[in-house]
Amino acid sequence: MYHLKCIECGAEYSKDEVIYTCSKCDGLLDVIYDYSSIKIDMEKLKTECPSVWKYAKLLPIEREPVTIREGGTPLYKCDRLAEKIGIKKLYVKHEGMNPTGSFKDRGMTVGVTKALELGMSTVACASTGNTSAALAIYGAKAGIPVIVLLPAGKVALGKVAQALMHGAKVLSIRGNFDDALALVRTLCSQEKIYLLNSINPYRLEGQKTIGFEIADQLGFKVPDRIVLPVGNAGNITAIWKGFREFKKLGITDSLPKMTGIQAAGSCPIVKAIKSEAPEITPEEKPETVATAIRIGNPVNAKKALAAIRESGGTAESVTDEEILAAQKDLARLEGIGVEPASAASVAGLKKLIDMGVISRDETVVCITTGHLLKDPQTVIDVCEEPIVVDASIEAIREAIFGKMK
Ligand SMILES: Cc1ncc(COP(=O)(O)O)c(C=O)c1O
Ligand SMILES: N[C@@H](CCOP(=O)(O)O)C(=O)O
Repeated sequence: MYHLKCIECGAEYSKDEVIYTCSKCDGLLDVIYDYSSIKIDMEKLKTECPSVWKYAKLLPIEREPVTIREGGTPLYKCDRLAEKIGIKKLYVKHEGMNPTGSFKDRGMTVGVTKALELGMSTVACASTGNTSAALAIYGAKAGIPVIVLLPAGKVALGKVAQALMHGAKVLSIRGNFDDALALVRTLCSQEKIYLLNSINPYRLEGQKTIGFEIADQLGFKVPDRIVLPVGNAGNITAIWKGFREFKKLGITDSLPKMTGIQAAGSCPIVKAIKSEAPEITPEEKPETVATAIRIGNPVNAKKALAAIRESGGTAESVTDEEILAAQKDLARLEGIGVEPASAASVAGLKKLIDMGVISRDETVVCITTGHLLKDPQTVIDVCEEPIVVDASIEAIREAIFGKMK
């Protein structure tokens, strides 16, 4: 059994209500379970392959899920990258290997299933791209209409292509992501349309399975630290909840330090952590090459600040140059192709090690949130152009080995 609870005033709501924030104080909501009634079969847990629905007992769903087999993403041990960064044990959890190419699938399999369970027949979101791609695809699978609001000109090509091909109604807003989110929240409050941004606590329940899976893949051991990119700040709070739930149930016995990385041009959470402010100050004009995290007013900021502080973690910003360098390192040292936002995690880890904030002895898991092919234009912009040659062996040899004397 479970219900919703406001993180600010503690007001409680039934699981059958369509509600996103507290109707008394507008605080964020959490899904609260009766943990004493949840019985986990450890033998089964140890033998079944990881996937979102492997952890169904800890998910707020009672019907058949809308699923295209999300989760079960690889956790790579990255020795070459670790050596370059100067850390002993580094893993990368590559969420770009989900069916639509980002971690959002974990949230959407639960969120879209919840929409059906609540009798909602249209779904919507604002998006910097990945949320819209995932919603379009899970909406298509469920057979319900999808509406997505995107910041015009600031969404990577692959993500727009996914939303269009899978049949969403795509609206390009003359404004940024924060404007689009405010608008879609109004729309969903006025119409019978289910909102599936991360302000929806049920969507975050799906994303907490990243935490479950990391522990699972490490033999139910918890790493010292999780480093991940932060935009709207849902994922860091969801993963923290996952780790806390496994500990509460006695499946694991420790917790990781949650470490959030933002782009320097878009980093309200980093500023709040560094200045020890109780709340963020929203940024009016966020800007970064990592369009997925070009967000100035993260809706989950309160939960994210709590996750970072409670876990003893930290937050750091990285420049676009550092992000693009880390993207190349992941690609060329480890064969892991990620979009720019994802590489922020590795760029941030490197910076925090160089600063002496993270010890070289820690076991760290960096989360790479989206696949390289989501944003092909940035790749084309930063890589060497293909060499055009005549269709002759001489021209090919010359291009490879240089001019023969
Ligand atoms: C690829 C990618 N990485 C990171 C993020 C940040 O995640 P969150 O908004 O949950 O902080 C997003 C979306 O926001 C994303 O699409
Ligand atoms: N990067 C996100 C931004 C929206 O975040 P959400 O978690 O609230 O949906 C995206 O892909 O749109």
